[in-house]
Amino acid sequence: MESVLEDRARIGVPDAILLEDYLNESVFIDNLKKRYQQNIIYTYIGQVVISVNPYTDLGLYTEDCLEKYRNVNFYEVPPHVFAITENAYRSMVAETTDHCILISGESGAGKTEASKQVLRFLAATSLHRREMDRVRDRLLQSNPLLEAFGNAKTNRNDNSSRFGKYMDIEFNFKGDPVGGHILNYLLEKSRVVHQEEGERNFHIFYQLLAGAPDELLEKLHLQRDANNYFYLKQGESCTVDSVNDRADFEAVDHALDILSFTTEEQEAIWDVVGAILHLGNVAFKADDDGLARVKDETPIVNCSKLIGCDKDVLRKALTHRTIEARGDIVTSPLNPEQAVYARDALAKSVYERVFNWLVVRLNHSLESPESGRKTLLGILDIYGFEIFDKNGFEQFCINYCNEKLQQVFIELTLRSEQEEYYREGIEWEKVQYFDNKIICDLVEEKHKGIISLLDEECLRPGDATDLTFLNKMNSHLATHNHYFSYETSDNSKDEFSQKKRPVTAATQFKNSLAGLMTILMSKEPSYIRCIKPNDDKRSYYFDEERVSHQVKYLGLMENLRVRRAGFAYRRAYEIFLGRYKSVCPATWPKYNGPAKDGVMAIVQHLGYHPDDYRMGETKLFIRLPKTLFLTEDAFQKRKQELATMIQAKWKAFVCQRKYKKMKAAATVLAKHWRRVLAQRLRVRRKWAVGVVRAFVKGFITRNDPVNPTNARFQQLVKCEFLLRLAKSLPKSVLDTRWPDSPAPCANASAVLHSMHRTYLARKYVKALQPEKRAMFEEKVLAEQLFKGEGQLP
Ligand SMILES: Nc1ncnc2c1ncn2[C@@H]1O[C@H](COP(=O)(O)OP(=O)(O)OP(=O)(O)O)[C@@H](O)[C@H]1O
Repeated sequence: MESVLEDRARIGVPDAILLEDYLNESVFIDNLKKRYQQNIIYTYIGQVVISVNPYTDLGLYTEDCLEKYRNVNFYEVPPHVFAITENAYRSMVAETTDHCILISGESGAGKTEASKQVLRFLAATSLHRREMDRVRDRLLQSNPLLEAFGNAKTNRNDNSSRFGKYMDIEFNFKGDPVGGHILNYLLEKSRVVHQEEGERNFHIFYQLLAGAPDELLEKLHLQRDANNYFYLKQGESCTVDSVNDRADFEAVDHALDILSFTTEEQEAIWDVVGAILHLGNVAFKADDDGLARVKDETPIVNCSKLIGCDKDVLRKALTHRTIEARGDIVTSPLNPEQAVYARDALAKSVYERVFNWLVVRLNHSLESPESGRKTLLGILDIYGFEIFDKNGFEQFCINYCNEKLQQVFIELTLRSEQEEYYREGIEWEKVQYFDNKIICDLVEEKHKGIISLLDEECLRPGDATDLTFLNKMNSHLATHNHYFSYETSDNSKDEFSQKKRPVTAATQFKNSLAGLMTILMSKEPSYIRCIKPNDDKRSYYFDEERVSHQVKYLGLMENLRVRRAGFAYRRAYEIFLGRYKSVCPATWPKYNGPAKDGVMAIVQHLGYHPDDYRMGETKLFIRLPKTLFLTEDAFQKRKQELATMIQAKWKAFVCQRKYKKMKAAATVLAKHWRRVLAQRLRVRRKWAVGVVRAFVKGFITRNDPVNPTNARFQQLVKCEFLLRLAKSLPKSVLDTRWPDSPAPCANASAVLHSMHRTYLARKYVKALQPEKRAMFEEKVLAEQLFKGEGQLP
């Protein structure tokens, strides 16, 4: 962060806590805008990342960029989702605590893109070993698969997630990703049967029709044109420029293989997707009694073939209602409207089950084979908040979910920040903020909240409609400050009453959210707050009014005020001491005193200014990132020194070990060689004595003394080797024969040794293996000797 401070006049401040006028919302937004216009989409508030959707590829996620953010301090690099991910990852590994990254923002703000980059960054932390590559590929391939089945084009976003996703990535003690687990929340299944104007069904339907090979389509009795299918053409938007269904089908196909879906499983998936399309084409007409009759048998036949059920059973299931009452099964015929409802309910339910099964199956693929303690890093990409204009049940749930997330944000950052200062006995200026608990209570409070009222309404005898439900809410909630009534028509087929068992749907969702909140609360959170700069999906266009609205409901100004009034960093004394004890001689290498005193010693050793920190009951509080940054730098420097020391010790140890081994080997070799030499010498001497005797005998016999001044003789005598050999001969060989004549004796000795030299050379060259020659360095000697052959007398 410090590295980019000098540019602040041009590109604003990288962390909003550095803004002079930090209470002013327009200054805050202006900072975001300034940066956005310079293609800088990320800005911090402390450790919360604000991301403004650029709607264009700015080259922010290249491999180089990914490397740039690896193993670096959060404050050393410009703001980025990679930086916050690296920070969470490093804390997770260093402190072996579970973390989570919460990504929020309205639909189209860039949550899914951010979550993909977070996952990519984490998956790439592994070493490139085969097993790790397998895990990484599976983690990454889960995305295209879930997106195909769970995302759709909406008017706000061409690739909108229509389900909530929480993914835990599991790491082993070395920090390698070893597996993962996905939790999915409330799929917007109503989209299967109905889409708003300009919107599409889930991507997978279009992908199958556009990308499947002809044989597969034929097997599924499908035609390529999506306009042939009732469920795909209601939004009148079968093709979207920014979506390539054909290529995406291939990606899904590839993902299924990587995730080891069997051929049977893959076929079953396509059968069900095809069956839903056929089911949508089942139309009804009224017979004379006003009861439902199927207009055309073909879709029924095709659908029943694909789902493996008898066509008559399917037809009956769509046109009749079966009720079990006190052990009796009663079947009653439906009118065409009711049959359409039954058809749609079946399609939605089948699709939802396929989706849930996919997640279960994915989890099976992502299961870690490693046992032992794993640390978790969760990524939450929940559906984006949408302005409440559709009045749909799912829309209500999505917004309720976002309110709950805001609760977690308030709980974990704002309130806990204030409570922590209080608990730790730290003086600070209390900041007021809007607590949305009142909104959450309005929705979820037992017996009084909207969900309880909905459950009651659906359970009571008689027909429940939107209007009856609205009346109920009006009578119970009219005085609530945050309740606004709305208008509805008395329509018995409306959204709420369509939930045949709404008590389960709404309460189930409430319960699953409560479970999610528990998971999130048990982890160290990091935040990515996504902002949508405009409603037109336009790049380089920053609509200040739209941004201001989001800044407000995301509570960013409150977040900034709390952050600015407080401390940027806090850590339990034990953790801080554990990390930084090496920087201070008083705490290194051994320290047995209380952690707080140890931290105090470190702080004093590093020369913190008294205003820059506070010592709480159990934690150290550091006001500005700069101070922490300096501490981290000192630690990194010290780490280098320690690493050098360890390296030197290790190198010395390795060298010593090597030296000892060599010495032992040399001793063995020397012993061996001495024995070989001694043996050879014995043989040589024996041979030489024999030859000398024979030669001297012949020499004496011929009485042909060699002239000692002869040049060749001189040359031979000069040969050091011969001299040495001559010296090694037993004098007695010659002395006994020639006691008074040293010259002929020397001459005889020289001639004798020349002969011996030739013999030896030949013998060596023949006998010695090249490597042996090299080993004992005899090769050179032997070659020299061999070359000298022509000089023999
Ligand atoms: N960082 C980014 N860089 C480039 N384009 C982006 C980025 N973030 C988002 N976009 C563009 O904006 C579109 C919408 O983003 P995304 O799907 O992530 O929104 P979302 O918040 O997940 O929406 P929803 O809640 O509807 O799922 C993407 O399809 C992409 O085109």
